[in-house]
Amino acid sequence: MAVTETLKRRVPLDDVMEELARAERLPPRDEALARAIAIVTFRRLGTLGHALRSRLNKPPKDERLMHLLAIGAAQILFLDVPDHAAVDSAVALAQEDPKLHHAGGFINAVLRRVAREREQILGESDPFLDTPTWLEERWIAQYGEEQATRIAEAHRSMASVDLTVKSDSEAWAERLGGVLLPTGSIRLKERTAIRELPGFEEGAWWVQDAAAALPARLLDPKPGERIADLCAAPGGKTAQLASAGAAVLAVDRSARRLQRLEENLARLKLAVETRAIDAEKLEAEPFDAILLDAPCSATGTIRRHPDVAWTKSEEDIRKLSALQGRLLDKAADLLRPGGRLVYCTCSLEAEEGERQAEGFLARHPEFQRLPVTPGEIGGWSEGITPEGDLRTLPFHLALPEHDRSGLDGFFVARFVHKPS
Ligand SMILES: C[S@@+](CC[C@H](N)C(=O)[O-])C[C@H]1O[C@@H](n2cnc3c(N)ncnc32)[C@H](O)[C@@H]1O
Repeated sequence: MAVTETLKRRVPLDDVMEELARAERLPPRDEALARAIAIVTFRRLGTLGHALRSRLNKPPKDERLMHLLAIGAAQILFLDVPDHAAVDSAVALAQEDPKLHHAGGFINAVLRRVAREREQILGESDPFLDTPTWLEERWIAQYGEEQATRIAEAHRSMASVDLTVKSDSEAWAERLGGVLLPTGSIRLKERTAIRELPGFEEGAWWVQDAAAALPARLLDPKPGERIADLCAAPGGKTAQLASAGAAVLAVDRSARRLQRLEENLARLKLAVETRAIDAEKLEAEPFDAILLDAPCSATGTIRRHPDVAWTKSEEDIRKLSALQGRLLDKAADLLRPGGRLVYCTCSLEAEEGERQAEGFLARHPEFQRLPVTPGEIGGWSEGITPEGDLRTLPFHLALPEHDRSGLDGFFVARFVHKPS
């Protein structure tokens, strides 16, 4: 079961789904349904657990049985699946498992009760129910109660699909029936098969969250500049740098992910040099500019990957922030005097954002901050901090169409090496 595997191994749901689809040779339709069920189960895991536990005299000790109930309840409460189909599929899954095959009657009774009490369960509206306590506490400490509540609320909705285009964004927005956001990305109005949209085959655009498109824009790449993208795969930001005409070296520790970058850039007809190596060990001539999109806890992407909330820990944040500091120091070494550095993470955690920027400037007096101005991002100022960094939050960029609002949580800081 993908939910149990993801939680047990603390790995991304996407990886588990990929393995499962391959092992069980799932047809694409079944895989898409299984993925949608797993995603909504993670998105509402707290609500589901609370609803189930409060309806059971003695919650079962076997966690797989609890997960089976959660998956069934998620379909009944949050997906367009008929109640009887959700109950039948949960009972059928239990019957395939030698340890659970006696539980059919129990599953049937619990899920039918969930279906009967749907309105009451959905009326329980505390958004923090779907946020693990350690994250709730962190966000309240960092952002205050009101903003933390809005973050948790935003995580209950699916993220929109945004595209970055090589050029002619207005014309493409019209052709694709999307909205041109102030920051320059196109937001699709409907969820659709991406590969069938006009422009996919010819490589005119790529999928990239509106916030994820900002760091490369803020690096302001110029034709012919030598730019290193130190944590590059799968290549959304590399594509922006290359399409601006820069000579890009795309570095990533993972050869498998770098291969995906190469495939993505081939579709976009963009050429870059690639190197599968730990960026800490990279030896190269000094660069004009560097983009460091460092590995992080990814808590800014919980709308897209709700499993992140339940698989990451304080320990991950501690380890990742140490790595981010080392990568920042390495980036400083690789820049020419006068060179620019953009550091970013898709994390909501200060240790991976604001604290990194402070620490970097304290360790490297030869650098100064190059503050972000609204004019560089289409006049959008909501995310700019008093220090001149960018801190986007999942509830920012509210649009009149509520279900199309929001963007990933990112931190972006820009530095320049003071010319000697
Ligand atoms: C946040 S993702 C990058 C996303 C990418 N910049 C994009 O826009 O598509 C972080 C990447 O860093 C890579 N990575 C992690 N540690 C690394 C290291 N020490 N050196 C180089 N790459 C590393 C991971 O393999 C992963 O692909």
